[in-house]
Amino acid sequence: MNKFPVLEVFGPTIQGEGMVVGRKTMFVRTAGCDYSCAWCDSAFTWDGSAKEDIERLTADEIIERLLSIGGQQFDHVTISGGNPALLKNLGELIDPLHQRGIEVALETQGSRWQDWFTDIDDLTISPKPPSSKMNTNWLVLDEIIARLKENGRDRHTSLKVVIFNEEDLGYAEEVHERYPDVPFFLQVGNDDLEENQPANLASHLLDQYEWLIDQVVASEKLNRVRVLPQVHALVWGNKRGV
Ligand SMILES: C[S@@+](CC[C@H](N)C(=O)[O-])C[C@H]1O[C@@H](n2cnc3c(N)ncnc32)[C@H](O)[C@@H]1O
Ligand SMILES: Nc1nc2[nH]cc(C(=O)O)c2c(=O)[nH]1
Ligand code: SF4
Ligand SMILES: [Mg+2]
Repeated sequence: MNKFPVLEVFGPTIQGEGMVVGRKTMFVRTAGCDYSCAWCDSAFTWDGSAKEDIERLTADEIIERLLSIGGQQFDHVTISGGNPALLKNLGELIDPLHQRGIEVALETQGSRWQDWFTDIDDLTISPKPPSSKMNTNWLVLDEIIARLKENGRDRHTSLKVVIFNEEDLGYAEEVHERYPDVPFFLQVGNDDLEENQPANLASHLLDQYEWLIDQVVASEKLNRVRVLPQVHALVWGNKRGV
């Protein structure tokens, strides 16, 4: 059995972002990322600050952990990171979850393909805008979207771009124009990762949400889209494990 680097198993909570926002779900957060986004809200997965907390667990051990924390109170698991698409053998976790009647969602940035992408029920691909300081490899992203389409995964796939400024909006327009058939989400960027009062953060993020709505409303290139905040950030602020 392969072992996977795991930093957090938590829930049940709600999916706070994107295509299945509000869905009751457990989370498994893997360690390690091939990016280092300037504003990453989960930098502890790759910046070394939590390296003592990384556990190497088999799929069976992850499922045991999910059941011991979540009991019978869940039927959906979201895998995030870090970039879980770095893990070649993740099918070893996805398949037994499905056998138990549990749906599986996954969050990744679209920098790597894995064959098990076609088994994910709710696959969110989140390419990174200029404010992240990362560069999109369009050929890789083209290939990922094409393969998902070839495999009839359209209804299980979405694109989600986080927006911090007008340049990011231009990038979001570019992504949506390139893949017009893929359900498209614009998400409010959280630029205050140090705020520890949830009410202060919520107030600020709602202002940012209003700004983002205004921008999208005014755009001719962003029509068949959805605009969302991170609901978990509105409710719990910058708290980890929620
Ligand atoms: C922490 S990432 C992990 C999965 C994968 N590495 C990715 O980026 O898609 C999960 C989601 O959080 C988003 N995210 C990260 N930092 C954020 C921030 N400061 N504000 C809003 N969304 C953020 C990412 O864009 C991604 O959609
Ligand atoms: N509630 C909740 N929803 C989320 N959606 C995406 C998350 C992530 O960090 O990938 C996340 C998270 O950490 N918590
Ligand atoms: S790709 Fe995701 S996990 Fe990696 S640095 Fe960017 S936001 Fe963080
Ligand atoms: Mg998060």
